[in-house]
Amino acid sequence: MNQEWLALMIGNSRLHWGYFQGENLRHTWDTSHLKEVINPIRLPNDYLFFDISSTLPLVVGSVISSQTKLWKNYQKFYFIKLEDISLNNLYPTIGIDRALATLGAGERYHFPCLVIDGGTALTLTGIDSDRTFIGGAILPGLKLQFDSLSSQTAALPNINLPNKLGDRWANNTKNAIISGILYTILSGIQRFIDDWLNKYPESKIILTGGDAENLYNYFQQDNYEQLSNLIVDQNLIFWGMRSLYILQL
Ligand SMILES: Nc1ncnc2c1ncn2[C@@H]1O[C@H](COP(=O)(O)OP(=O)(O)O)[C@@H](O)[C@H]1O
Ligand SMILES: CC(C)(COP(=O)(O)O)[C@@H](O)C(=O)NCCC(=O)O
Ligand SMILES: [K+]
Repeated sequence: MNQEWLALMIGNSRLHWGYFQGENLRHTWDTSHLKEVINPIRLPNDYLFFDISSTLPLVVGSVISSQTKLWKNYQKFYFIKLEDISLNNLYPTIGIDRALATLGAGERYHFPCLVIDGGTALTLTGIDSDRTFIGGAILPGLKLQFDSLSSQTAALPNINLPNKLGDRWANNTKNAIISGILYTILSGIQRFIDDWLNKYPESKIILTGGDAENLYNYFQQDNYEQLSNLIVDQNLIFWGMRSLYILQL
């Protein structure tokens, strides 16, 4: 079956798109949030298939209801709800992005798994070998931490995420902010990972989301001893959507 379909995850910072032919994920890209959806749909980018017609099946996961509503007149619209996700014990208000990403991670890499999503918020979500949700955590994402520090203070500048982790003991403002945020996040995540691996030694740890690559690089620069257990995969949510919809479209 080579039916074409589009996957859309509506995140808090932006939209994440995946173009599938059957079960093959052919292309992924990100765009800004949309202001409106009118036919034909011209997405704010310049790929060939950005003019989409509403007969192309669109599978949507969303954590922003106002963005979901824009699609109400789209013909082949499949909205993913928590009940669709075949994981046990998810609590009713858990984000669908977290549920989909852990489903996708388990399908792809096996359960148990721990997903660390470096998005607008940084989330950790753990699932055991019986596909049962064990628990997780939510904190402000990397960009949000930098942004909030500068927006709520008079003297602290806004800083882009650096490539280099830099020195822990900084001697200027910029590097002090970088050190404070990054070393604290890294230590915190490491404690979560170590604790998880104590309970589930055979678990995979998968980093995803806009900051996944940077986080992995910081861990590497920090000589993190569990580095070989970390996987970076930007497409977890799309693997989750694929496992739900491939037989139905
Ligand atoms: N163009 C971009 N817009 C927003 N965030 C970006 C962008 N490029 C990289 N990022 C990084 O990605 C993170 C947001 O992750 P993302 O997965 O896009 O968020 P969400 O799924 O919540 O929309 C931010 O912390 C930021 O550092
Ligand atoms: C925690 C989130 C804000 C993360 O969203 P993101 O940063 O990926 O856009 C989202 O998953 C959400 O709104 N969750 C609901 C609360 C919960 O998961 O417990
Ligand atoms: K996300």
